[in-house]
Amino acid sequence: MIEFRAHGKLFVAGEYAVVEPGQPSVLIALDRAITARVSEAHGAGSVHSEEYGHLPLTWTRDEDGLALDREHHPYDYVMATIDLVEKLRAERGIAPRFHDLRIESQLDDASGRKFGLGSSAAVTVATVGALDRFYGIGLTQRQRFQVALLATIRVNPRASGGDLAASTFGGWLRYSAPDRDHLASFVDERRVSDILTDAEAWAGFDVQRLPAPENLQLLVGWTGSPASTTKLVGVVRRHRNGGYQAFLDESRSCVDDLTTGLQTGDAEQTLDALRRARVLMQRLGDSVGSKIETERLATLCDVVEAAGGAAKPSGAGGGDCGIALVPADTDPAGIHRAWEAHDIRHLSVAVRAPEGALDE
Ligand SMILES: Nc1ncnc2c1ncn2[C@@H]1O[C@H](COP(=O)(O)OP(=O)(O)O)[C@@H](O)[C@H]1O
Ligand SMILES: C[C@@](O)(CCOP(=O)(O)OP(=O)(O)O)CC(=O)O
Repeated sequence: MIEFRAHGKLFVAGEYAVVEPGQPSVLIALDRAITARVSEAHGAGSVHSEEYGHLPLTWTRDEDGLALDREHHPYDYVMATIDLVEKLRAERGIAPRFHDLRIESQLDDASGRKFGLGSSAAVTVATVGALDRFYGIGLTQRQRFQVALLATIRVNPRASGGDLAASTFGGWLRYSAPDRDHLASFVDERRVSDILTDAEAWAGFDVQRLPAPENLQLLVGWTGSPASTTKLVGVVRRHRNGGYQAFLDESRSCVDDLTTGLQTGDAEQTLDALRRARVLMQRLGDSVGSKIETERLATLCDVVEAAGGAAKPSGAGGGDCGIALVPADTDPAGIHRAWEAHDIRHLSVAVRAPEGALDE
């Protein structure tokens, strides 16, 4: 039995801007994960997950590649990943086998509701990692990220891949994305191995480790299920106008200040950058007429501000999580009580340690 764990994430800053190639963001990986377990199968492959109810996904091969039962299940991240790894396996001359993949998630609550902690990314990264080991392909950490991103853009070409980076590399990260429209234009035509080593195809992609702030503690609140991220990203795209470049410039400057604050251990600069990132998201929401910072997210943030910290919606907003940094000596109990009084659930999560050194 081969097992691979991939962790959830939260955005700290740079949301929406990060969908543009080369625009920086900051993310953290969390200590909650999705585990993929893979074992040899015969005659057909299958995928088991609570996400799919009681029926596993089943697949075989035909002359065109994978043949899957699309009628009964949505074509999703896991199948896109299996499909892409199959291509890579064939390119490397590795003999085909069937496998049963079992997926277990800590990123939903007991009733299966998503917290918005990056389950699609974690399931993709976990599947790449498990299948890489199953077939003995020998991908590097960076290549696992690349394969996960190529699989993801087949399902959601808008996704920045920041969540995949956090899930793959762990810790605190500064991330900027490659041009996914460019990658998508040839992902089905070119050899996966060639795409992985084509530096020009990945222009804009960058990932750097950042130190965790020692003098600040992280708090996370969950405000309930979100509006669709894809829809919100679509709304912002449609409203790209004169103000959009200014938004990108301000977002970059804010992420740069956050980066410096973290690198120099300057708590005030870090908190100030987080507050600016909140304002940027509020203004973006106002300019496109969409509620990125919902009333409950606003309350979540205001409670933290009143306690001397800084907070903002994390990710696309419209619901889901808010992320807060407060001075290390703050007693979080008061903040948690105030959140609960407004139906905001405090999530006990911590940052996942970096997954080794970043390779080239
Ligand atoms: N436990 C799981 N097993 C299989 N697929 C999963 C699982 N969790 C999430 N996914 C995939 O990710 C999708 C959810 O992605 P999304 O709505 O973006 O949530 P998140 O914000 O947590 O990433 C699901 O529709 C499914 O395709
Ligand atoms: C708007 C974004 O920059 C951030 C969205 O972050 P979320 O954490 O809301 O994402 P999902 O896990 O897909 O729901 C879009 C992106 O980076 O792809």
